[in-house]
Parts: sequence; structure tokens; C-alpha cells
Amino acid sequence: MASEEQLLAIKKAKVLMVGAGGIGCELLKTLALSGFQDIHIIDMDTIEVSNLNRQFLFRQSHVGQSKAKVAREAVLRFRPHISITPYHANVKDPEFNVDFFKQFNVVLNGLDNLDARRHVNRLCLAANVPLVESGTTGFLGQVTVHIKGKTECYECQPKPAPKTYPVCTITSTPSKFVHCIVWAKDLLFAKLFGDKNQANDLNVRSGDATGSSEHAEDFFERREDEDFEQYGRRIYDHVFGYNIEVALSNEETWKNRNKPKPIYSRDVLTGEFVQQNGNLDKNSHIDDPSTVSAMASLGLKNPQDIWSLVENTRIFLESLKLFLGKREKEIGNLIFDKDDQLAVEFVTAAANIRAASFGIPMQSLFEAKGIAGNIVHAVATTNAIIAGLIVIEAIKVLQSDTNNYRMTFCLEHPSKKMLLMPVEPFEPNKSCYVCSETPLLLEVNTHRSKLRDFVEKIVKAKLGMNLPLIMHGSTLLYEVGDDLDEDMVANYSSNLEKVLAELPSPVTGGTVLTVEDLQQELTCNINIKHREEFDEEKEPDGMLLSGWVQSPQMKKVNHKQVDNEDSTSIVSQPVHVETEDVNETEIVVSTGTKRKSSEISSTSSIASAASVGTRSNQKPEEINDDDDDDLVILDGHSDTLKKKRLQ
Ligand SMILES: Nc1ncnc2c1ncn2[C@@H]1O[C@H](COP(=O)(O)OP(=O)(O)OP(=O)(O)O)[C@@H](O)[C@H]1O
Ligand SMILES: [Zn+2]
Repeated sequence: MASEEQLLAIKKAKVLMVGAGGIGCELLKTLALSGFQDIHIIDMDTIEVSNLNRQFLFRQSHVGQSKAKVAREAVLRFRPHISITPYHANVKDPEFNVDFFKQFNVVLNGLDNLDARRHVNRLCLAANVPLVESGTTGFLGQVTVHIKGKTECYECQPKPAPKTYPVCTITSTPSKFVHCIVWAKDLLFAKLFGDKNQANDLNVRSGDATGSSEHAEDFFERREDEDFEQYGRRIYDHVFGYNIEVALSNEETWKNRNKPKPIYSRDVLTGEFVQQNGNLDKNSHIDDPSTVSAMASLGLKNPQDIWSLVENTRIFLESLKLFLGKREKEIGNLIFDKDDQLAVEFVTAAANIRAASFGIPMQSLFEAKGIAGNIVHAVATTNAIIAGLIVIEAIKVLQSDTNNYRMTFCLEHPSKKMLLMPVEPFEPNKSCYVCSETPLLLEVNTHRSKLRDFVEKIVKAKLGMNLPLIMHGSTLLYEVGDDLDEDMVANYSSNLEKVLAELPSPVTGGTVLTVEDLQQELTCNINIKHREEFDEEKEPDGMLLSGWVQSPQMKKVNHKQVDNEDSTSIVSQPVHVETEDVNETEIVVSTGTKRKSSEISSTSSIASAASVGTRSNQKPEEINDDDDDDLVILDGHSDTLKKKRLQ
């Protein structure tokens, strides 16, 4: 039961929720049931069939409608007198500026990608509004509290590269080539050549009349009257043509995104190509079916070439035919293997055609082979637990109960007493360019790299800026905005094509560039260091950004752990919590001493030794208690842990 003061704080609060998906639905329900009266929700998406299994505020009849709006209506049915304001929009839209954020007492994130999380983090810092951040992957989850100047900001620890992707991004709204690879490999390849009984999200696309699994199952079977060519073309036209048409018919989905274009084989292939396709003879001398190759059939030799759409189409059809004609026995049991040439050819071609449809640059077979992805399915219970923890932290924030803020990690197994692991938040990282004013260092060949490379690879991709402005002293080199006159636009686009050293105000070794994002109100200085050579494999960007490093506090811990590397006191592996695009969190509790679980949350030395981020060489602490089946749950308010025995 909440205390009087808590209820008062809850009643007075104006909160902003960002994301009304898996966590968001649970969160909105829990906020409403906890007594919150004024809730604003931003979500850019519409409801998909695949959301319905866990986003319980939505029903089949809502498919295609705004998540934020439907979530509001669903909650108002059982809490009719509270105020819920929905925004069907991208949180990165300019209307959600610092002034917008300033009206809230706390911001609660239920997002699924790094980009949006970083953006919200910056706006919260600029508006000085506390942020409660969250994420789940399968059974794993975490809730963290970010208060300007008091705790780490969301970006204090650099985040590693993404490894998992949400299903909807893969099935409906890919934005990167890796999303197309995951679709081609885990959905299309698995559907055509893998175990037919396995669940496959290719069956569950919203608004598609063929979306029922029964129909979809039949659809991917070859019909008796069809030859390989006809079958291949039917599949092609269905997945790259018809399905895209169906997706396009839901206008709401594309309000904030670029529309894909349907691709039909008849529009890509001329009659001449059709004849060239379907020739299995080039592989006829091959006895070992595992060595057949569509590239060999079609005379394509260099795996580093990026094939045209026509070539991808021919490879797609040819590899499908080769599977059917030469590897028939394996069909139904195939699992994608990167060492299976024909499988890689098929997946590369399928991913490239999908990429072409969504306006994503295509890649070579060599590149495609190297890209791998895994889908982790969401678990409704984890979302519910995490949403509950968000509300607990939000209430503490509203009461400025600083000493009791916790980052809490939801683990997969109640390993050594801990299912929920609370840790005191860290202090801000002094080398974080987002929440402190530390300059960064960029090593770059100023005679070779263009301003465009700097904007794309560093300012957008690494610094996560939305509307960047780049200055050298008082000279504006680049800026984005709706209010620029024609001359300025022409000037900036000509600057983009110039190498750094030849810009109107030359950027060379020793230059300090100022990069600003006006929407995020973030400014960052970058010291330029000229360097001639870069290792193409290790530094593919041809430039290297540094200066944004682990906090010294964490380095100290790492050092200690290296010493303990052979220690046998490890009870659990570091827990990886990956949340969509690029949010891998690793938590390890690490000290040399043994502790009881009951000491964990109240002992600040544990908190300072626990780490969030990519701290791979730490070892978790041993908890000296041998009862494995205990579930530890958090008391709603204090830093004590209550244990409950599972029956
Ligand atoms: N930039 C953004 N602006 C507004 N909402 C966003 C933004 N980025 C992500 N979201 C929302 O965050 C929510 C995240 O929810 P969740 O992780 O459950 O993903 P989902 O797309 O609903 O499910 P799935 O796992 O099937 O992809 C989504 O509803 C998504 O629309
Ligand atoms: Zn920071």
C-alpha cells in the first residue's frame, strides 16, 4: 500500500511515457491502477497482429490503428476519470522539444531502439527532467534511473553493437541491411527449406488476407502443375510484390517512415533473362549436392561484387531451383549455415531484393555472409515485472527519494537467490560527452575523408544527432533545417562533397570542430587529429572517434577483476540484456569477497562494483548461500530485499 505522501506525489504528477508496446501497455495499466492522473504517451507505431499476444490493451479489431490512441481508450474504460494524452508520432519530431519535456515531472521509457533512447536521454538532460529507462529481451530486463548531475545518464557507458532485433522491424519495417538478412535467413529461408512445424513470423503479418498460418502454409508449398521456375516466381511475386502492396495499404504505418516499393519479377526480368534462368546444366557434372552454386550457374564469380537487382533476382530464382532440383532430400530439414554456399546465395539475393524494396543499400555476398542476427521473442511476464519496477522508481523520483534509487536487473533464473537484482545507480561518467562537456578526439585522414563521411559516420551514426550543425570557429560548415534559404542549402551540399582539408574553413590536424544538435540542445567539441592510414578491417569507417570511455570508477573495478580472473567464486555469468537496436547491457556484481544476498542491495560497495555496460572482463560476486530455488522480490519502497520461497 502506498503511503499518504506517495499518493499525493502520484496524484500531482504529470508523466510522459515514450513507447506503448510490450512494456508500454503494462506500464500504462500499472500507472493508471497506481493512481496517476495525468499521463502523456508518445508512440509512432500502429498495432500489428504480432503485438496481440502480449500487448494486452490491443485487440484484433485494433490492428492498423495508433498504439498510443488505442492504449488510451482501453485504459479509460477502467479508469474513466484520469487524463491520458496520446501522440501518434515519433519522439524525435521537432514538436517534442526541450520546452515540451519541461512540463513533466518524470519521463518513462518503454522503447525498443537505441536511437530513440539516446534522443530522449538528451532531451531529459536538457530539460532537467528525471528519466526512468527500461528494456527487456526474453526473460531478461532492466530498469535504470537517470537524474542529471546525480546519476549516470543513459549514454555514460558506450553501447556495443546490436545483436537482436524486434520482430516487427524484421517482418514489417526494416531500416538496415541486417534486418533484411534476418528476414531472409530466419523467416523466408526457414519457411521454404526448414522445418514446416516451426513457428514462423512470416505467417503473421497484419492486414494480409493470406496471413493465417493455414493459408500461408499452403501458399509456400509447390503446386503439382508448377515447374520450378513458376514456383520461384510465385514466391518472389508474393513476398516482394504482393506483401509489400498489402503493407502499403496501411497508410498509418508509413506516416513516419519511407514507403517501400513492391517488386515483381516480370518488371525486373526480361524474356531473355528468363531463358538464361532455369539452366541447371552448369551444375549437372557435380556429384556432391552440397557444392551446387547459383553463382556458378549464372557465371557470377566475385563474391565482393554487389549484384544488380536483375542479378539478385536471377540468383534468387536459380538458387531456389537448385535446392528443389539438386537438394530435394534436405528440404524440410535445412537450417541456415553460413558455410552452405547455396544457402548464402539465396539469403543474400532475398535480402538484397528486400533491401531494394525498402530503399536500403544492397550488399555483396561477402558482406551478407558476415552479417548475422538473432530474434529473441518477447516474454509478457518480463514486461510486466519491468513495468512494475518502472512505477516503483518513478514514485521514488517524484518524492526525490535519492538514497533509494535503484537500477534493477531481471535475471533469467533465480540464480543464487537473485531473480531481481537491485544496484545503486552510478555517478555520472566524467568522460561522457553527453552529460559532461568533455571534448572528443577524432583521428581522420583530413585529405581523404569528406565532410559527408564525417556527418554520416560520426555525427549521425556515432553521436546520434538528429538535426546537426557543424562549426569551425565562427564558420558554419553544415546545418540541417527547414528554414534554410536556397544559397545555404547549395553551399552545404557542396561542402558535403569536399574533403575536410579543402573546406572553406579547412579542417586539419589541431582543428576543433563544434557539433551541435539544436533539438537535443547538445553541443560537443571534437579535436581533430590527422592520420594517414587506417586498417580497412578494424577501422572500416576510415576514422576513429575516442574520448568517450568507461568511467575511471569502472576501470578500477576491471583492474581488480583481472587480478581475480582465475577465482572460483563465480556463481553466474554476466547477464546480457539486449533490447532491440543497440542496447546490450551487461551486469556483473563483482568483488573479491563473499556476501549474503541480503547484503546486496544495502551495501554500496557492491553497488559501486556492479557494472552496467560492456564490461567484459569482470567476474560476478559469489553469493554464499546454497538455496537455489529462492525467488527474491523487491520491497516496493526500501532497499531491503524480501525472500519468498517458491513452492
Ligand atoms: N522514435 C520513436 N518514437 C515513438 N515511439 C517509438 C519510437 N521508437 C520506438 N517506438 C515505440 O516503442 C515501442 C516499443 O515496443 P516493443 O518493444 O514492444 O516493440 P513492438 O514493435 O511493439 O513489438 P515487436 O517486438 O513485435 O517489434 C513500439 O510501440 C514503438 O512504436
Ligand atoms: Zn552521461
